[in-house]
Amino acid sequence: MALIQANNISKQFGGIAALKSINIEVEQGEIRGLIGPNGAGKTTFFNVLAGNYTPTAGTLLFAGSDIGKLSIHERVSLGIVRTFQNIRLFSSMTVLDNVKMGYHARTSSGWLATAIGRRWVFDEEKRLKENAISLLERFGIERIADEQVGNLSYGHQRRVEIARAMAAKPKLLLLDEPAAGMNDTEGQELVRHIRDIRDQGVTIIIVEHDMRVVMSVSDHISVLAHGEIIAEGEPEAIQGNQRVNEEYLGKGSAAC
Ligand SMILES: Nc1ncnc2c1ncn2[C@@H]1O[C@H](COP(=O)(O)OP(=O)(O)OP(=O)(O)O)[C@@H](O)[C@H]1O
Repeated sequence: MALIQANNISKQFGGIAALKSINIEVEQGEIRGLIGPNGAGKTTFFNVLAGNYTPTAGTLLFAGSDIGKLSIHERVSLGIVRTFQNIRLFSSMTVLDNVKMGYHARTSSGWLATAIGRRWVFDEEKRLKENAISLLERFGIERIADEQVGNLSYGHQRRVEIARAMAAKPKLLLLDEPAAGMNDTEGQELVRHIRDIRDQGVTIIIVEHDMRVVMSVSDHISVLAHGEIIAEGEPEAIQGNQRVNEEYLGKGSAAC
């Protein structure tokens, strides 16, 4: 069974049809790339999956259950976790504290209880810190655990954001342009991290304009243009697809 099954999803903003009856199925354990020109509807689709937007039409199944009416928080509790195109970290907090916040994302109490300072909270706090540090180690950023996030490069901030998302124990991780602001070396490291995340059983959908990253990491790619899926297939087939080249790849997207 597909983990995500989006059936005939449409999203209209006034006169703008951002998504036009699109169908996408993503299998458990898959890394799915979602590419397309600016304004194609990629972020809108993420917002529909994550619960930020209610689709104008269509149904959305997660592991076979209809999640169309669930709130963002309910979807996070089910394991649907995202990162943002415009990084949304707490910039005045440290890397470690940002990642610790991720552990609370699936519960409604958490951070408040920590602030209240009940006795058990100290043990909980210690466990959280250990877990957060081991996540930072996995992403190779434990050295900057105590740095304030606002002082970091974009590349490091994006890694922190992914580490924080992983703290929420996702089943489906939505990555919105994770390579933006990264150099080639960081991009290739990102590819390794994304594969590592998948190898732990997490299904991933990645929106990305950096073709080196998305072509090397994705099992399958869906191409959106003006709100429609214009092609779907393995990276090699997508690179050789005439329509995709005419509408996107041939028009100055980051080189393969
Ligand atoms: N909240 C909104 N209100 C009105 N129009 C919107 C809104 N969000 C998106 N749109 C419009 O919907 C269309 C799809 O936008 P979307 O941001 O999903 O594209 P995208 O593929 O993510 O683009 P990019 O690669 O530039 O991020 C665009 O025409 C955009 O202007």
